[in-house]
Amino acid sequence: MTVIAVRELSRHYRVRISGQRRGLRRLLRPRLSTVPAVQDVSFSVGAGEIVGFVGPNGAGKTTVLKCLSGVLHPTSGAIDVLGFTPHQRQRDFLTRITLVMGQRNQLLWDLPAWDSFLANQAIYSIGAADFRTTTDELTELLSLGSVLHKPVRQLSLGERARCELAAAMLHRPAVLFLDEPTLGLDFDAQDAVRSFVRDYVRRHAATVLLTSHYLDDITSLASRVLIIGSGRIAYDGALGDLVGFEHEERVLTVQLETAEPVVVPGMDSLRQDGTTVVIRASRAEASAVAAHILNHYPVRDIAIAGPPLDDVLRKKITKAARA
Ligand SMILES: Nc1ncnc2c1ncn2[C@@H]1O[C@H](COP(=O)(O)OP(=O)(O)OP(=O)(O)O)[C@@H](O)[C@H]1O
Repeated sequence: MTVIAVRELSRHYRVRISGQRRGLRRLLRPRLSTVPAVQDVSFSVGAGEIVGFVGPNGAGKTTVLKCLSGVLHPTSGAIDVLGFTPHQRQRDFLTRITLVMGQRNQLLWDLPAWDSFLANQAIYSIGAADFRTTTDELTELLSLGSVLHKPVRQLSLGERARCELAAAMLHRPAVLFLDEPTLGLDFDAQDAVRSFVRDYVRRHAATVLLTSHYLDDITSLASRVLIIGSGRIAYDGALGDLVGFEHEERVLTVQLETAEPVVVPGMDSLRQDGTTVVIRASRAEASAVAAHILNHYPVRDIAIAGPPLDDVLRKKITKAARA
């Protein structure tokens, strides 16, 4: 079932042209230019999918997420999320989605996060029993415990981020727009946020569109990626396929029984350290190289892997930025 459908979405911003002569006339009628932040973007996302939305700075990711969550009106194009038109901001729509922005602070600074939770309970009209069940679940998934009852200003960045995430999830949204949810967090806090998203999606069959410059977020959560460059979609497909067709290279790691020197004709990339041999070969060559080694050397173990997914994604994003 399609949960998010975006058709030919464009969003332009009007910005004041700087460097003009001063004067009352210019102040009252400034010269404006149009910045095309997002152009002709089309994609759809099915129920229960976690889609990584990546691209260089300024590519248009946040603009798309703001259009999808109804914060911004599209300049043109059509968006359907759960059967709603987001910018109409109907209550039934707002109670089924959430937009989490890594740098946003919705918690009241001088009060414990719990007080902000109670405010959200009232805003979203969450019944007492549901509120108790959900806060218990979020406390467990995000290890909130005692953190919830300290004033927010006393919390560490990571503790605050986990509370922010919980506050944004109290109404149990079916669709999550996550804009850099791990921004500025240490490794443990990043892990906590990732496993939270994974568990939440598993428990509630939620749909997630996730932006992050931490590619670990994408590779550990998403099975599909959308790459955007200069406001246009440059790639939409399975994360695994990026490796398949983009990168021919394979890495063969061989463990030998004895440390005898290995020679594979034509393979200059071969590196050997005692009984461990590592060879980089094209996908086409990989099986012939493996066969040669198995036929000529005492092999204890052999593994063939593609290049690290992070490398692939990084190169693809850089390419999108140049396009
Ligand atoms: N309110 C605004 N007024 C004018 N231009 C804007 C506004 N918001 C964003 N832009 C411009 O629109 C383009 C896309 O910005 P956007 O924030 O969507 O990119 P992004 O992919 O989320 O970037 P980042 O990875 O740096 O967060 C950029 O050129 C940005 O400068």
